[in-house]
Amino acid sequence: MRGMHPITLDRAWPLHGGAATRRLEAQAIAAAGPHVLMRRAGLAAARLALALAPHARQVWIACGPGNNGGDGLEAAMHLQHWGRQPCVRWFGDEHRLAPDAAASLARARAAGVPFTDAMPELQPQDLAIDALLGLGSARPATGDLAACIAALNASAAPVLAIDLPTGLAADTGQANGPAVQAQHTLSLLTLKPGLFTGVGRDLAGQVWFDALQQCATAQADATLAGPPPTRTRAHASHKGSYGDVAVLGGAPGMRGAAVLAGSAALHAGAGRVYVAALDSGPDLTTDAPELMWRAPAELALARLTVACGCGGGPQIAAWLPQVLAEAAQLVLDADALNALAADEGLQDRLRQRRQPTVLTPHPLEAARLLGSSTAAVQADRLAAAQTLAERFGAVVVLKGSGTVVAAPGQAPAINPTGNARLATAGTGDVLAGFVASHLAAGSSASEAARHAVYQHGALADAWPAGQALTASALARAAN
Ligand SMILES: NC(=O)C1=CN([C@@H]2O[C@H](COP(=O)(O)OP(=O)(O)OC[C@H]3O[C@@H](n4cnc5c(N)ncnc54)[C@H](O)[C@@H]3O)[C@@H](O)[C@H]2O)[C@@H](O)CC1
Ligand SMILES: Nc1ncnc2c1ncn2[C@@H]1O[C@H](COP(=O)(O)OP(=O)(O)O)[C@@H](O)[C@H]1O
Ligand SMILES: [K+]
Repeated sequence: MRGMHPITLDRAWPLHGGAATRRLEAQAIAAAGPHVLMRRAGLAAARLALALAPHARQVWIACGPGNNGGDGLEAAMHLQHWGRQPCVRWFGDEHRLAPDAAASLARARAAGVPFTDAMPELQPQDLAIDALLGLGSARPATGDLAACIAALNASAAPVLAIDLPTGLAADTGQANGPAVQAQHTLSLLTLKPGLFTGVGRDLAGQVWFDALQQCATAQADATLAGPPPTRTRAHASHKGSYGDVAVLGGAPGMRGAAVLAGSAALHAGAGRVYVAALDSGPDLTTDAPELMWRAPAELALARLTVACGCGGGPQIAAWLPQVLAEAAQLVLDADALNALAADEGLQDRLRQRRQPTVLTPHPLEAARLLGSSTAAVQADRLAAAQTLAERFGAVVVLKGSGTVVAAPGQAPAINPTGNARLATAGTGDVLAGFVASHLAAGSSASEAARHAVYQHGALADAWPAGQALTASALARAAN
């Protein structure tokens, strides 16, 4: 792919972590010669800067001590040539500069780019460029560097980060210290997974990509998921064509969770939906009379796609041996995951299952399953999801910003849709219902998970601004 592109949601994108990017960089430099990539990188950044801030009076460029700083110096040189007013804050040491960055420093100086330690007073139409650290960010920034990050974040002008927002880990989407919060990020050579999960989406803003005229030959470490294919219904189909879903959950005080999952499965297209509540009280009156209420023992598990755990409470544990053994297809959520985490015997039964199975933990549930902490899960969401998938031989959906879908033996996918409006009670139950409906309609476990997660997030992204996003409305909005 040539040229620069905004990352759009209409297709899938391959993602490469730091190690794969370094290998590609070495191959590209061996083929193209020294300094060629940095020149391309700087030119791409300068072009994007002009496009983003066509009326900028000033462009302030914060350049770090390595090659990321070299990219910024190249960009400054172009902007100076084009009659703009770049101004560089440079953190390097001339005696310890890598050859490429040294060449760019010489070019920027020759072009007459001004260097200063003071940050100019930027206006909203101006631009700040973060060329402090990229792939080589090795430890939390301190001192003047940390102060510069704070100044970028406080700037009235938008910030364009080159390659990565400084402080964001390319592989994991975590920031262990001060980090730049950019409005735009131009990812170079490859797209890095960390831009799209964890705190990546908050720090990177709109992501742009320039492959610097290289084809990524290395196998991708992960994929940014694309949209599900449009589902058309054959005229000669009937409700049996779209599968039967049963929701097993809804312990006393939590029946709403089972109704949400059932309503979501129904609205997402399942042919028939049963709700089997663990609370033996009267059927909950809902605005979905299509839901068929059953006692849990009445469910013919071997013929059903079962969404298990939604509001299940501790009572769900007693049902898990049978569900794990018999359910034709299975989504395990919430209390079912907590019960699994607490019982190694159940974990063995999960490993023994041969039927399609999807686990949908949020980070705390994933931590319980892994015997670790939420912080450890969030520190490397891709690895946590992949570990769970391999350990249990199931598809795993690790929820949160940049939901990760992992399957045994496959590179994980990061979901690009969704936003913090989903941070409201019950949206996880809705997701479990969506996954179950995709499974019931015949998708494989990993397709069902990827497509349901994309759909769930896309609904939130399209949600009207003045309208409350509640879980029940989200379930009804499925199509
Ligand atoms: N070599 C090339 O031709 C190309 C390099 N590229 C750019 O080069 C970047 C990678 O360059 P580098 O490997 O030099 O890495 P960086 O420029 O990201 O940073 C490395 C330097 O920063 C220092 N450093 C790391 N963490 C620090 C901290 N917290 N406080 C203070 N100093 C710290 C390191 O000691 C080292 O000197 C990419 O992200 C990309 O922007 C791309 O333009 C592609 C082409
Ligand atoms: N900040 C966010 N950005 C994107 N998605 C989010 C965010 N917060 C929550 N979500 C999504 O909302 C859903 C919440 O699920 P969960 O935590 O299980 O909630 P509940 O148990 O209340 O249903 C998940 O799909 C999660 O990915
Ligand atoms: K940067």
